[in-house]
Amino acid sequence: MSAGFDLRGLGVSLRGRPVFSDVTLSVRPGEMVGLIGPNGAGKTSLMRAALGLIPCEGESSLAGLSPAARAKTVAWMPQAREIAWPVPVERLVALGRLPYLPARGGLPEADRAHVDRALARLDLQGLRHRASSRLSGGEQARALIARALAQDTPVLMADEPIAGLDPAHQISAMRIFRDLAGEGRAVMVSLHDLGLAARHCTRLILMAGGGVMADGPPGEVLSPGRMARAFGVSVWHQETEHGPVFQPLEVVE
Ligand SMILES: Nc1ncnc2c1ncn2[C@@H]1O[C@H](COP(=O)(O)OP(=O)(O)OP(=O)(O)O)[C@@H](O)[C@H]1O
Repeated sequence: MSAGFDLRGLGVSLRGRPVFSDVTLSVRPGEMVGLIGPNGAGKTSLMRAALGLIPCEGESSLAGLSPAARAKTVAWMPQAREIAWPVPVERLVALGRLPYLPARGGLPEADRAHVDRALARLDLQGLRHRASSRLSGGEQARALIARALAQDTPVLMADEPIAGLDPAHQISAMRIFRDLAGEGRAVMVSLHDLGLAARHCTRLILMAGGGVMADGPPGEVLSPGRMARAFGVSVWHQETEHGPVFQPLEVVE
């Protein structure tokens, strides 16, 4: 598996307005990175720029890859996830194998095994023949995570992948992302749930004020002063026998 990805001096302006500038960071295999920050801080823009999907200043090791190489290097789950076509769930998940398939013919046995594993991991076997457009919002989100897993890439980037999932599926999805990192992949997910970020990420990158405000272990990044400056909230944070518990409390002036 390749070695994560690197961003150097990355900056994005949209319609002439700078969103963020001068972001330099590397994400290594084994890291489960939570990208956090208030609405509009530039989390989506950072990931899209890193992938080469929008114009930007600076360099990204992913953006320079050919489309074919990039599809085998990074699985991308965008925030918008309406599934308009009524394809069966298993076919939607099988689309994750597209970068590996010959131009003609069906799905080879080995690729089918990837699809079956992804369906099982996301608890979707019972829905595999259902039309994807007839899933609930949370089920669609799980099907799209399964598609990204089937792609079996060394890097995974996901924009708010657990938004709209129920608590059990949020926790399972975070565990899956963490396990994928544990297998040696580089994982970056944007999140608004700071409690889940604190519990499941090995590293947090906090975007605010036009750049990266903090980057490090969750316990350091989620300091009360920084949470007040970045999000305008007071917080409660405790290391417990169940792991870190982090809860935003009140809006502060
Ligand atoms: N197509 C666009 N044209 C102009 N401005 C845009 C465009 N897309 C996003 N923006 C602006 O860029 C800024 C960053 O947006 P971005 O979606 O990257 O933030 P975010 O941190 O992902 O936000 P959220 O948490 O709300 O999803 C925002 O101020 C947004 O209004």
